Amino acid sequence: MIKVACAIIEHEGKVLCAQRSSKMHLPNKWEFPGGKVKEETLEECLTREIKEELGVEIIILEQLPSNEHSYPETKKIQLIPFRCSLQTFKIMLLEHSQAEWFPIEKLKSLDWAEADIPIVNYYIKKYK
Ligand SMILES: Nc1nc2c([nH]c(=O)n2[C@@H]2O[C@H](COP(=O)(O)OP(=O)(O)OP(=O)(O)O)[C@@H](O)[C@H]2O)c(=O)[nH]1
Repeated sequence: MIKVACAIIEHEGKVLCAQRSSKMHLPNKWEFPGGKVKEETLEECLTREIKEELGVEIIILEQLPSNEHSYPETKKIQLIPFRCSLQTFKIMLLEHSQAEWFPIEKLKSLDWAEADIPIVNYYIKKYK
């Protein structure tokens, strides 16, 4: 199983969501920024991926329950979310087509990658 760490980045009651580009796997789907865990801890992976994808430093606050999901034609993933805040605020779009801040009540209306749906539902229930 492939472990993927992702960041639910919060700021002033909103959450940073990122849209995958049309050239990525799961084109145009919304996700939480992050990526596959290499030879490193989950926290090291998340810090590295967020720097690579958005050019910012995060503060990791809390790990939330993970979700296992199989997409057709790829290995099963375990998506492991962390609530985070930002340490630096100059967001750059280095991989995604867009990144936007959404209030929690708007999260449900986005077209999420399938593996994210239980995580989004858990987050809304717990933090709205
Ligand atoms: N980062 C991230 N990946 C997700 C989420 N939901 C989800 O299904 N995924 C999937 O998890 C995998 C993460 O791989 P990635 O492509 O973002 O990470 P990476 O940069 O390490 O991979 P690469 O080097 O193979 O391109 C992808 O298959 C992606 O579609 C999510 O919320 N965040």
